[in-house]
Amino acid sequence: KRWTLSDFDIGKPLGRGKFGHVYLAREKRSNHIVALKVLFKSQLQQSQVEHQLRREVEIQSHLRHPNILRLYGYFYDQKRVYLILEYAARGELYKELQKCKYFSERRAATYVASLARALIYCHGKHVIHRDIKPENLLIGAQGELKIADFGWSVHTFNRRRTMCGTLDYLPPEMVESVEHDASVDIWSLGVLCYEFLYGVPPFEAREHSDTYRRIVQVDLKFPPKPIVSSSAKDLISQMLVKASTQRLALHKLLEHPWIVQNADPSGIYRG
Ligand SMILES: O=C(Cc1cc(-c2ccc3c(-c4nc5ccccc5[nH]4)n[nH]c3c2)n[nH]1)Nc1cccc(F)c1
Repeated sequence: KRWTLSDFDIGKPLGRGKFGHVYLAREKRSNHIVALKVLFKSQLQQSQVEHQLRREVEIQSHLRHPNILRLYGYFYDQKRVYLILEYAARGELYKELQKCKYFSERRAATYVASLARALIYCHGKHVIHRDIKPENLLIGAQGELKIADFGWSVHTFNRRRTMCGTLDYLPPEMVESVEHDASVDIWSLGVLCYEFLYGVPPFEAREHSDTYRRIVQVDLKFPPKPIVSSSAKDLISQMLVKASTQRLALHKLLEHPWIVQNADPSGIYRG
């Protein structure tokens, strides 16, 4: 099936990025609502990301998981490339986190467990580093989390302070730029869990050089407020381990008491 722009009614902009915009759109025949991402070939060529885009499209179009945003297809015209992406009805997770300041332990555990399941699925297909910082997470109609993996490119509306080139989520081996494996995702998930519970990432600092140092030294501190259970701190401490082989394995994470006692098995936070 060759898609063209005339197959869609275009709606409001959903996000804006370096390589183009994302619009709400409806496929005319099926009335199916999607997110249509428009990338400008000129900018892709300038930044030599065509090969990366092809790889991303290849990866994303084969991933099928409730917590990974679907790529339904793509098409192009003279000047643009269009990605037909799943529409996440409740929008961007980081806006929700900014609004609530931090999440309850049940909400955080539910999100962390569903991300762990998505990462187990990805690693099973030899796909790693899904770039799981809050900016890359969307919320579906039932409240479920979706990894949207903007990885290589875009930022959506009103960037977060640590948005551009954030180091916060990188594990030591990536900051020290040695080769990385699937265990980088466990580190990033630990950083994300900490930020869900405290509202800030664990190694945040004013200067990149300070964040860098705090990461490589694993300078992990738990503030007195908000009050967080020792079980949650225990899980985070088992994920933010410098030696990548010593990090808690994702399937072990799903058996951790804090996850078992707090995560909703459906991966849906019902409040
Ligand atoms: O570019 C992205 C990731 C991506 C997803 C999105 C994106 C942005 C926003 C939304 C939304 C959405 N729903 C909203 C509801 C309320 C407010 C805002 C919303 N945004 N749904 N789906 C989206 C998808 N932008 N960029 N993936 C990608 C890139 C290259 C190749 C490839 F195969 C995939």
